[in-house]
Amino acid sequence: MVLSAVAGLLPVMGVFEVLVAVLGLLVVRYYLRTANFWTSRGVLSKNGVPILGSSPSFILQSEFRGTIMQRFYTEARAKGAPCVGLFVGSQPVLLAVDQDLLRSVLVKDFSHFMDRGMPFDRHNEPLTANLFNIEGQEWRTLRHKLTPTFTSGKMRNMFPLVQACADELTAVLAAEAAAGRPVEMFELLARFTTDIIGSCAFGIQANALKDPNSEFRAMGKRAFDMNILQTFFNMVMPRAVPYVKMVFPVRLIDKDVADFFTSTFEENVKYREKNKVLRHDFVDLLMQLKNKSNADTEGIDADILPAQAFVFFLAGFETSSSTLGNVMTELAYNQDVQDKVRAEVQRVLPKHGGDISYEALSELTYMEQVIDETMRLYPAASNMVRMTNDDYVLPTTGADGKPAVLPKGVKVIIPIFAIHRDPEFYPEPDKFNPDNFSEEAKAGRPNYAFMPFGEGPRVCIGLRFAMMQMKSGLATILRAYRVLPVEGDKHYPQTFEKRTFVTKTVGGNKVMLRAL
Ligand code: HEM
Repeated sequence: MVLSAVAGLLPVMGVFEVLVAVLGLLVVRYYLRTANFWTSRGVLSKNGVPILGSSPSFILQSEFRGTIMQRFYTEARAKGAPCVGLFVGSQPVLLAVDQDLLRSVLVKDFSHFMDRGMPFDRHNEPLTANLFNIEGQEWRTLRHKLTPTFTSGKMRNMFPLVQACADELTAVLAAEAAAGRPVEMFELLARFTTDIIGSCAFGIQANALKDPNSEFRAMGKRAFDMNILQTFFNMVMPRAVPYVKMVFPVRLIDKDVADFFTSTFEENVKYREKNKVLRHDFVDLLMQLKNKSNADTEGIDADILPAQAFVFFLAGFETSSSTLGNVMTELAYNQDVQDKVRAEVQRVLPKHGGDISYEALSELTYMEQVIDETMRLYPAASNMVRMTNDDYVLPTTGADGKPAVLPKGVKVIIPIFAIHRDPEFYPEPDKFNPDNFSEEAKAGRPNYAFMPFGEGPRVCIGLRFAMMQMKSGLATILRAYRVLPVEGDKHYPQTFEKRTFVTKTVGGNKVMLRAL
């Protein structure tokens, strides 16, 4: 009907005028659909501009997403509003602000907010059917099965594999320090965590530390580099993916990257099955779950096993290396903190025969404060997402005087970066100060003032593993090297890259290493 109306107009109006008219109609339709979406629900609203939404820079990726949400958050806090209604493109999204609402979304009413609304295609791209993306009961069941993979006992068993990579790191650091030039710690530590997760989740020697151009490192980088279309689908229109896929052969993960990770995992499983190899790593644990499915219903379908190893890799290596890189920068510019954390390492290790052992790491409590403070200032996920899986009653009153209802399918943004820099929780929010994580300081803050790993039943499953690998890397560096700023480097205080999925700082993390 619309098409015939447009065709009917052509004889009287030119093509250009018709296009302008159609665009005008789209804008009017947008306004009618969105103008009252939030105000009718009694929610502070920031509708922004048609098509681009509340913050064009969010869609256009022309500003760090953490600071975009920080502005909305700060305004809402000043007005005492529990949340802000936004639009990303033409999609309504709710920014959760106050602590009660955060608790409701993340924990208390979790059953209404189980999903993230990420695109996945189990049939054609099984790697996307991973724990991070999948939804509803399927997620619940998988999470239940995978949780025992991350107990502290399992971490202890895996620790020798982590430490073997730390020994490699020692050798590379020696060469870098001897060269006497600035060391790009983010890149070096990404090679370190690639080796660790390559070893633990894929059972291979990724050799990224030995060879910066190793295939595993190259594929790891590619897995993160989404093209413009992939970014658009992930961020703006995840629900459109199944329909677009019916017409165009778009992929969420490039085929060669997906084939590489799938075949690496499957070949390793085959080898272990044939040779009865046991390494106490994620591969072993995933294989046990697969084997269980032969005998009973407690296992995981074999076709989505590589997806779980893949997500451990994807969620685990860059988050940890960017955090560690930022620890390095902060320690370079805060020598007093560096002295204190090194003194702790030098006090604790001799109690464990001089070795960096799993038990020694658990005693490095000040180091943990340093890591926590770094994750406060530079959370790997600047914003986190949940999505309503049914109608949800908000803490606001609608225009009709009744409690406002958030319909199914609306995303809720948890502004981690903004919360972590809220002056009400952290008096000098932009200053690096590990004392923010003394027992006393922690006890004085509300529960949802610090969530680098998320919160609630969908919290990061790998947080123990992350802390283990980060502490092992830090202890390895600090016991042998003093970390110093690079003379003339203008990147401190650090600012943020605009387009990256995991938070990254501009200019990387260059420091000088001086052997002790
Ligand atoms: C410093 C390191 C890390 C940080 C900061 C981090 C942060 C996060 C965050 C913020 C989430 C979302 C949580 C939520 O929505 O509540 C998450 C989820 C997840 N993380 Fe991590 N992560 C790290 C390391 C790891 C590691 C090492 C692994 C695996 C070995 C891992 C595996 C996952 C998985 C599978 C999920 C999805 C969990 C689910 O949906 O059930 N992460 N992570």
